[in-house]
Amino acid sequence: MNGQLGVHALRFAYGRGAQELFDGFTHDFEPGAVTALTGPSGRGKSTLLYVLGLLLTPTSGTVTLDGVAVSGASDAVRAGLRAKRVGFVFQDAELDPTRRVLDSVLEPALYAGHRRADLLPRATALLERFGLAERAEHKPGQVSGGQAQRLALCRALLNEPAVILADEPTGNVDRANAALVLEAFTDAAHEAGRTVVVATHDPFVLERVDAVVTL
Ligand SMILES: Nc1ncnc2c1ncn2[C@@H]1O[C@H](COP(=O)(O)OP(=O)(O)OP(=O)(O)O)[C@@H](O)[C@H]1O
Repeated sequence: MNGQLGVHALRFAYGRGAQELFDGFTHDFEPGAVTALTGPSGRGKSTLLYVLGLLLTPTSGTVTLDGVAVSGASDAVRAGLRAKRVGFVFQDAELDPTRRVLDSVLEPALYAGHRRADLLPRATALLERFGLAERAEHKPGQVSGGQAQRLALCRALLNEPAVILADEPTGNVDRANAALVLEAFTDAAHEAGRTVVVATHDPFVLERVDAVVTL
């Protein structure tokens, strides 16, 4: 259950005739470490996060979770693994505009089967930690881009996933908040032993992570 995430001989194309990405990329992302994915725009950093998060299926090659090949599993099995084991911090996190910030934060963990009453104290503490406590009753349409990104982080952390996948998590936030976000990932990896993979161009992040993988 430790969240060791591997890719082996990975290739992916968005469709017939589309550019093939990854050229047989093989890597193990270790629990307890924050790994940055970097490289020129268009190499497939975001796509790799989707593949690692079992949202996209490799054209060839495998994704393993704790040594078990999971990329070829049924939709239902992959959906279950995503809900229980993976936390996504994505830029285009589709936040329901009709739902309050607090409910957005609770949603993935409720979906994964936790009880609202058990989650509330930690959800409130996370919103506080990331400066969103005053926004708890707002709708996502009423928060800034940086706040939405921190909201996505709270959503991911609440569920205590074995694996955290983040796409440019400091892209929209100022230095102070970038430090806060990075600290959250570092704690998740070093203290809770989670596997954290962050796609980023941000030198501030690249200089501070445990490992850097260049695509
Ligand atoms: N939904 C999609 N359908 C078809 N092609 C796509 C899709 N998403 C991305 N691509 C293409 O796949 C390639 C990899 O895109 P991706 O967004 O993963 O790169 P990236 O390294 O994350 O780039 P950036 O640093 O600009 O975010 C690009 O050529 C892109 O145009």
